[in-house]
Parts: sequence; C-alpha cells; structure tokens
Amino acid sequence: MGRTGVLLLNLGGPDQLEDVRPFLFNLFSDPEIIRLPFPWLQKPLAWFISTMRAKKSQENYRQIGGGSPLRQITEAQAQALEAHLQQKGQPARVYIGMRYWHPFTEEAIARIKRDRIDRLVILPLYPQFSISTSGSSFRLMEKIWQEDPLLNRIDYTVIRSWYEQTGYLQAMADLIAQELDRFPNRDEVTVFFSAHGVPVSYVEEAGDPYQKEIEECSALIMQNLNRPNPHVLAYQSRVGPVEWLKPYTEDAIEQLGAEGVQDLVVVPISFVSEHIETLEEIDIEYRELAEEAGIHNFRRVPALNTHPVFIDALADLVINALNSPSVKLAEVTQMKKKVKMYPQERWEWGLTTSAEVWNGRVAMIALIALLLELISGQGPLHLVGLL
Ligand SMILES: C=CC1=C(C)c2cc3[nH]c(cc4nc(cc5[nH]c(cc1n2)c(C)c5CCC(=O)O)C(CCC(=O)O)=C4C)c(C)c3C=C
Ligand SMILES: [Fe+2]
Repeated sequence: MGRTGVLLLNLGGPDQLEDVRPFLFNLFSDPEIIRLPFPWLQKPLAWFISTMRAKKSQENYRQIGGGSPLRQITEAQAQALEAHLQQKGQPARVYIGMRYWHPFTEEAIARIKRDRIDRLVILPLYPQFSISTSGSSFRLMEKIWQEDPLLNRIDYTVIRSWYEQTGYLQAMADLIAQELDRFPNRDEVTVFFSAHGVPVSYVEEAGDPYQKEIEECSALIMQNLNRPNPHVLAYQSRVGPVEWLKPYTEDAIEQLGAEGVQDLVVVPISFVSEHIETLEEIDIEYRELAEEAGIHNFRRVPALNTHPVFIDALADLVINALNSPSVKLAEVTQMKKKVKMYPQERWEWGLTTSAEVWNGRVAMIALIALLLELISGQGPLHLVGLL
C-alpha cells in the first residue's frame, strides 16, 4: 500500500525577536505579496520594507512574549492529527512546511523524500483560499516539483480550501457558543467576525475568491451556531497605502460603539492558530479601541489550535482526499476565472488601485536610490548637483 504522508502548509512566524527582520524579508520577497515588473527589484525592495518595518513589528512580537507561537502550535496540531489518523485506521506521517520561516516548505519536502513517502495529501492550514496564502504556497510547491523530477514518483493530491467542512464549522460554533454563554444576556451579544484582509485589487482584478469564501464561511458558522445573535464581518491587519477589503475592523468597532453596542465577541476567522494578530492586534489594540468606543464587555473566541473536533475534521479531510480523484498543483494555481494572478503588474492611468500601488512603488524605489546615494555619495542626484 505504500507510505502515506500529510503536508500541512502554513505561513510561519519569527521564533524570536532577531528573526523578525529576516522573516519580514522572506514575506516581502514573495511576488504573491508584492509583484514587481522587474524581478531584480524584488529583493532590494523587500530588504527596504523589512528594514523599515522591523522595529514596529518587533515591538508587537515583544508584547506577546518575544516571538510567534505558530511553530509550536502547528507542531502540536501535526502530532494530534497523526494520532487521530492512526485511530481512524489511516496511519500517516504529518509534515509541516512553512512559507516564510522554519521549518520551510523545502525542508519538509526533503524529509518527505528521505522517508520515501508514496502518497501525499497537501493540506493548507488556511480554511479559505487566497492568492496571498495557500496560493503562494501552492506556487512554491509547483516550482519545487518542476525542479526535482524525483518528486514525480509521489502520488499527491491537494486540498484547495475547506471552509465548508462540517467538523470545522461545528468546532468554530462550539467555541463561539462557549464565549457567548459567559454573558448574562447571551442572545443579545454581537458576534464580530474579524478576517485578515487582502488588498481590494486581489479580489476585483485578480479574481481572488478569498472574500467570497470568508463571507460564506461566516454565514455557515452562524447557521451552525443556531442562535439569534446579530453578527458583523470586518477585515483587519492591513499593510501599506492601498485600499484593502472593507469594512476595516477598527472602523466597524467604532461604528458599533457609536450605535450603543456594549457586548462583543470577536471571532478570528481566517486562521486556525493563535498568532500575532489574535494575541496582539485583537487582544490588545482592538480591546483598547472597543473600551474607548464604549464597548465594555469585549471577549475573543480562542483559535482552534488542537480542539479535538477540529483535529478530527482535519483527519476526515485527509481521508476523504485519499479516497477521491487527485487534484494537481496546476489545477489549484490556475484561477477559475481567466484572471491575472498579479493585480499590481499592469499600469493604469487615473485614481485606480493599480496606479496607487505603482505610485507607492516608484516612491519607494526613489527613496532607496536616495538612501543609497546618501550612503555612497554617488548617483544621479550628485551628478546633476542636487546633492
Ligand atoms: C488568511 C490569513 C492571511 C492573509 C490573507 C494574509 C495576507 C497578507 N499578509 C500581509 C502582510 C503581513 N502578514 C503578516 C503576518 C501574518 N499574516 C498572517 C495571515 C495572513 N496574511 C498571519 C497568520 C501572520 C502572523 C504570523 C505570526 O507571526 O504569528 C506580517 C508580519 C507581521 C507584521 O509585521 O504585522 C505582514 C507584514 C500581506 C501584505 C497580505 C496580503 C497581500
Ligand atoms: Fe498576513
């Protein structure tokens, strides 16, 4: 029957404060996060942004204990999944492949080769698909497969997204219900879904299904919850000057406060582990904002982590994938709509998102040139006598 493996794909996070800058460098080097027309510009720009952002980002990681808990939690999820698969009569080794930090996807593939895995299920730990998350990991894997013909002996299948999975929805609904039951007026508390945002151009120009999947997912969780509570959906964690999906979480909190809402349960919906955006952004920044807005009873639903119903759901996803026709990487990296993967690639005139992105980039490149010129004392501005 051969050896079966499961590869869990995730984002990765800095283990300690010294890792923050190189982690950010890896993230901004990814063309699925920032796409430039000249690939040679990618690394200098990534270096520049990571250097500029590192201090602020380190401060946030310091507030949650000096590093991301993502690696530890993902390892615990992998162990629990291995045990559940064993119990269900489907033994498999579970590997972790992070996109921007250790253990990197390349390291996981090396282990999979070393262990002579014959059948592999590729399972992203993102319930909803986005070009910027699962899409980026799938692209990387496609490249690894193209570069290593030995990998062709592995019979693999990919799970693209799984936000509709019954056990996942049940586990989310259970966690929300537990939090609501802590309120005396539990049926009146507002359920506030906060999803990680993406730039609007990903959805509108590149056809990223992320927003649609997030909206469907929150509606399905509410159905499973089966309570009369009002609910809202907003997007957090935007980066850079362009427009991201709206409403922004901070604006939605202020709006609810202004409407007289006092009781709020925040549900992080795009990620299945605790991470900087739950522990710092929601628990510290948004809590403070809510307090100022008059929302005095603010609670957050914990991330799924190793919730047994959730781990069981992952095991069911794996078993189902092994018993279904395989899905190849080329199928999940190609979007259904005929769309461009990289919304920022095309220049457009006018006040468009694309123009906004390009203006930001040109300014950034000019800034790098200026810095290099100031440091080296040479360059076009010295040449024309401006410096
Ligand atoms: C589904 C979840 C995520 C989407 C979609 C996503 C898109 C996205 N992210 C950035 C930029 C950053 N993300 C950062 C951290 C981070 N992002 C996610 C998830 C999604 N990102 C997670 C889980 C984490 C935290 C990992 C951890 O260490 O705990 C960061 C670094 C942190 C910071 O400096 O704020 C950046 C930067 C973009 C630009 C983007 C879509 C284009
Ligand atoms: Fe992110």
